[in-house]
Amino acid sequence: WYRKEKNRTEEKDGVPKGNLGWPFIGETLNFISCGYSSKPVSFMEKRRSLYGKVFKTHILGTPIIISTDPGVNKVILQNHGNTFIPAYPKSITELMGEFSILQTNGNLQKRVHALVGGFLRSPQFKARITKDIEDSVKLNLDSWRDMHLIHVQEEVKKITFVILVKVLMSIEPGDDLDYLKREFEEFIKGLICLPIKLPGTRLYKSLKARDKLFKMVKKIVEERKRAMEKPREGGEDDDEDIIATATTTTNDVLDVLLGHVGDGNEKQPLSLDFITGNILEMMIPGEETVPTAMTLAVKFLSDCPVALQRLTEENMELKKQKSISCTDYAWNDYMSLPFTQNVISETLRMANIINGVWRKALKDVEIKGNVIPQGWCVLASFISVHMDEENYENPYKFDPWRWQKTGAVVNNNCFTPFGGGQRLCPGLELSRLEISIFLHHLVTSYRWVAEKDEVIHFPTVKMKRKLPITVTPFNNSVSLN
Ligand code: HEM
Repeated sequence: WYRKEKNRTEEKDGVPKGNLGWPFIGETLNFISCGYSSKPVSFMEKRRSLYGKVFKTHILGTPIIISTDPGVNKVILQNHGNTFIPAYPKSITELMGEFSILQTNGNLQKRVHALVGGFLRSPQFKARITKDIEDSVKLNLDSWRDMHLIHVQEEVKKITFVILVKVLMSIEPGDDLDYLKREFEEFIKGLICLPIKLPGTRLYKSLKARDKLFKMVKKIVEERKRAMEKPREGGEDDDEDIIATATTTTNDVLDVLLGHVGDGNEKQPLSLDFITGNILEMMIPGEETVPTAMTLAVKFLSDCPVALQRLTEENMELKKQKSISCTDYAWNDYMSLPFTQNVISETLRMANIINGVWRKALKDVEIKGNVIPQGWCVLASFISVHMDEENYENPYKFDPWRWQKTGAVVNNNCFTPFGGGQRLCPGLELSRLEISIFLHHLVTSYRWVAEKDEVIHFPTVKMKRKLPITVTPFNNSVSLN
C-alpha cells in the first residue's frame, strides 16, 4: 500500500511535495525529537522551506499532509463534516466510545455540540460557576501558605478537576470525586501509547479504568434521570410536570443532555449509554488543557516581570474597587480586564496546548492549489501559524501588548487555540473565565520566584519539572497605595 500510495499521490498534480521517509516509521523520529526540543516547530519549518507551506510527510504511523497555512487551516476547520472527518491515532480511538463527540460526525455531533456549547456560553451558567471557581481557586491558593515549594502544574490540576466534574455532573468534593480522579488519571495515561490490548499493557489498563468510570458515571446518570422524572412535591405525575422540572433546573451538562427531547422530526431523547459515554469523554479535552494554560501563564509571567507588574496593577485595581463597593465579583468583572485577557491570549498563542487538529479527507479536495487526496490524513498545524514571523512579529517573545493592536481575538485565522468552525471548543469561555479568576487571585495574593524549568511539547505540553515556585503572601495594604 505504502509504495502504491506514494506513486499514486506523486502522479497527481497539486499534491503537496514532501518526503515520506522510511517505510513504517516515516519521519516520526525526527518529529518526536523536535517535539522534545525547545523549538518543536523546527520540524515543520524545515519542510516548509523545502516544499512550501503545505507538505506531505509520514508520522506516528500515518502518511499525512501538514498545513502551516492559516487560509488552508481555516478551510479544513470550517468544513461541515462532508469532506473532512476527525482522525486520531489508534490508541485514542480505542479508548473513546463509538459515540464520543470527539469522533462522531454529522447530525449527532452537531446536536451535542450545540447543546453543550449553548449551555456553557450562557450568562446564567457563567454567573453560577463563577462562585464555584472562586471557591476552588481560593481553597487551593490558601493551602499554598503552608507549603515550602509549590509545583504549579500539580496544584492547579486540583483547582480545575473539581470544576470540570461540577460542570459536567455536579459531583462535589469527597470519595466519589477522588475515585473518579484516580481512575480518570489511569484512563488518560493510555491516550498516547502503543495500541496493543493484552493484559498488562498500558492500553489494557486504561480500558479497564474506562470500564470502571463508565459504571460510576452511568449510575449517576440513572439516578439523575429518576430524580428528573419524579413528580415535584404536591404535583401530579404527568408529562407537563416532567418537562417543567427538566427545564427549570439545568445545573450541569448532564441535565442538558437528559433534558433534550430531540428536534424537528427527530423527537428522540439521547440514550443513557450515549449520555454516559459523552460525559466521560468530555473530560478528556477539559482535564489537562486548562491547568496547562494556567501553569504556562505563570511560567511566561515569571520570565517577563513587566507583564507581571502590569497584570498585578490591573487586578489590584479591581480588588480595590470590589472591596470599596463591598460587592461580589461577577463573571464579567474578571473577563473585562483588558490586559488580563491579553495575557491569556498571548499564553494560549505560545503554549499551543492543542498544537493542531487531525482530519481525514473523505474525497479528493483542493484548497488554495493544494490537492489533498481521498483517504489521506491532514494536520492543520496551529503551532506553525502561532509561531510564524509572517503572522506575529518576534513570535518567541511573550508580549501581551501585541493584542492591543490586533484587538478582539475572535475571527482571526492566525489565532486558533480553540480550533474553529463547527468543532470550535465549547469550553472556550469557561476556560478563559477559569484562567482569569486564577490569575486574579494569584497576583493579588502572592509574590513568587520560579525555579528554572522548561516547556516540553511531546506527547502533550507540560513543564519538565512541573514548574516549582516559592511563594510569599502579598501585603495588600502596601501596594494598594
Ligand atoms: C485552554 C483550554 C482548552 C483548549 C486550548 C481547548 C482546545 C480545543 C480544541 C482545539 C478543540 C477542537 C478539536 C477539533 O477540532 O477536533 C476542542 C474541542 C472540544 N473541547 Fe476544548 N479546549 C480547552 C478546554 C476545554 C474545556 C474546559 C472543555 C469542557 C468543559 C472542553 C471541551 C471540548 C469539547 C467537548 C470539544 C469537542 C467539540 C466538538 O468536536 O464538537 N475544552 N477544544
